Amino acid sequence: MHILTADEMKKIDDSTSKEYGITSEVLMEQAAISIYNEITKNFNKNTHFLFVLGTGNNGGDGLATARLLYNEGYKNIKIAIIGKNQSELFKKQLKTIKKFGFDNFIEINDDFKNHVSVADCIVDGLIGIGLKGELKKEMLEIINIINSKKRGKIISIDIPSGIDANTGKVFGNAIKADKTITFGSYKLGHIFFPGREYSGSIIVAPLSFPKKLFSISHRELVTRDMIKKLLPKRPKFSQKYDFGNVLILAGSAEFPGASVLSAIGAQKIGAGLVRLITPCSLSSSVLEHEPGIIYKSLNKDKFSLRDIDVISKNIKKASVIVIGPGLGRSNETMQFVRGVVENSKGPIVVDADALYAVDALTLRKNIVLTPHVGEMQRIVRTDEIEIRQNYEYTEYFAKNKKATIVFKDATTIITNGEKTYFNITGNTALSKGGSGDLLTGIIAGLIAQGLDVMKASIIASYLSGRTAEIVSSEKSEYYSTPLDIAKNLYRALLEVMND
Ligand SMILES: NC(=O)C1=CN([C@@H]2O[C@H](COP(=O)(O)OP(=O)(O)OC[C@H]3O[C@@H](n4cnc5c(N)ncnc54)[C@H](O)[C@@H]3O)[C@@H](O)[C@H]2O)[C@@H](O)CC1
Ligand SMILES: [K+]
Repeated sequence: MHILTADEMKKIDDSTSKEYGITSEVLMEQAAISIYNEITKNFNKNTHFLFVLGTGNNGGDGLATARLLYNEGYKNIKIAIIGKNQSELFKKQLKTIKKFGFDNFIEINDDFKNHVSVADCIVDGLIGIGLKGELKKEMLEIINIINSKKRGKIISIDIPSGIDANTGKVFGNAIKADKTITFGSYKLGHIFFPGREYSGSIIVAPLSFPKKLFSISHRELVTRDMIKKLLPKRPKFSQKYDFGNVLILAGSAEFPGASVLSAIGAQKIGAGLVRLITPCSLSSSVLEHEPGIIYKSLNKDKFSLRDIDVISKNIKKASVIVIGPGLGRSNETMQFVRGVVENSKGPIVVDADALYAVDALTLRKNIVLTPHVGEMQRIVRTDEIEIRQNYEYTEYFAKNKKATIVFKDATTIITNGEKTYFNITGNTALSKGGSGDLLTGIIAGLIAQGLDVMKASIIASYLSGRTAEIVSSEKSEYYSTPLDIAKNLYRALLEVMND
C-alpha cells in the first residue's frame, strides 16, 4: 500500500474528480459511509455521540456521517462546530443535515466539558490533512478537554486533529484517538511517531480512487502480502550452492556475541553456506548455537588491513558479505573495512562499527547500510528529532551516496533514494543489543538466495519485527531476546507462507 503526503492525497482527489468524474461530493459521501459502517459495527442506537467538527472538508465528512446515523435512528447525537471559514462542501453538508431535520448543535461554552464527559463516542472531524502550522489556541483547548476524557471512545476522521499528515509531528497538541478511519491510503503521519501512536488502530477505507493514481507516491508500507510475493523460491531440485554463500566478517575480543547472531540470522533464513570469520576465537559459542556455521578465527584481537590477503579467497567466493557487528572501531579495523569494500564488487551489508568508516567508503547501490538512530544521526550529521521525523534526510542521503539504507527505528525506513518502504512490525523486544546484528544476518541470508538488496532488506525487517511480536505475545517484550527471535523466525515465516 502506498503512503501519501497530504499534497499527493489532494492531487489524487483532484484527478479522481476531474479526470474520472467521481466528484468530491461522492467521495465525501463514501467517506461518511465507511465511517458510519465502522461506528455501527461497534455502537448501538442508545450510544451518546458527540461530533466535534471544524469547518473544512474533514468537518464535512463528520456532518455527513452524523446525518447517516441520525437517518438510521441514532437519536443521541450532538454536534459542536468550531471555526468560521466554511468550505463549500461543509456548507452543503450543513444544509443537508438540517434538511434531514437534525438540529442538535451545541455551543463551545462552559457546558462543553460536560458534553464531552457524557459522550460514549466522540467523533473528531476538527482538522484532517488540511492542517496548517501550529494549532490555534481555541483548538488546543478543545483538544485538551477531549483528551482528558475518562470514559468512552474517540474516533478520528482521516487523521487525529493536530497531527501533521506529512511527518506525524504533533502541532501543539493532537487528539489521542482509539481508532482512525482514513481514506484511500495511509498518510505518512499515520506511520511515523508520535502520529502513529495518536492514531490508535487505523482503518483504510478505499473509496473510489482509481488505484493507478497512487503510483504518484514512491513510498510504500511493507505488508504481509508484499512479503509473500517477495520471499525467494526454494526449488526442489537444488543444493546448498543454489542458496548462496554468506561471508560474515565480524566480532572482536571485546564483542564476540554480535557475530554469532548475524551468522545464525543468515542461516535461519535459508542461506546455503554461512562462513563466519572473526579475529578472535569463539568456536564453542558458535558451535553450541549452530554447528552448521563454517567458522574460522584469525587468532588475534581485531582485524587489520593485512588480513584482507588471508581472506581474499573467501571474499571472491562470497555471494554477499556482512561486515561490522562487534568489530570495534580502531583505525586498523576501519582500514580493514575499507579494504574489504574496495576488494569486492558484490553486495555488502555494512553494519554497526563498520558504519564508522562510511565517510571513507565509496558506496554503491548494492551496499546496504543498516544504521540505528544514533548511527544515522552521525552519518547525516543532524539531531535525533530531525532524523527520526524526516524520512527525506534518509532518502536524500541514499540517493546522494547511491547506497541502500535500512534506518532501523520504531518505523524502519528502507530506501535507495528512488523507492522507499516503511516497516512497522516489531516492538520494544527489538530495542536490545543484538537485534540489529540478527537483522543484518537475515538481510545477508536473503541476498545470498538471489534477492536484490532492497527486497532482502524489506523481508528481513518485516520478519524480524513480526517474530518479535509473536515471541513477545508469549514471553513479553521485556523478556524476549535476539536469540529468542532468531530461534522463532520460522513462526513469522510460516505465517507468511501459509497466509
Ligand atoms: N482528499 C480527499 O480525497 C478527500 C478528503 N476528504 C476530507 O477532506 C479533508 C481535507 O479537507 P480540507 O482540505 O478542507 O482541510 P481540513 O478540513 O483537513 O482542514 C481545514 C480546516 O482546518 C482548519 N485549520 C487548519 N490548520 C489549523 C490550525 N493550525 N489551527 C486551527 N485550525 C486549523 C482550517 O481553518 C479549516 O477549517 C480530509 O482530511 C478528509 O477528511 C474526504 O471528504 C474524502 C475525500
Ligand atoms: K480529524
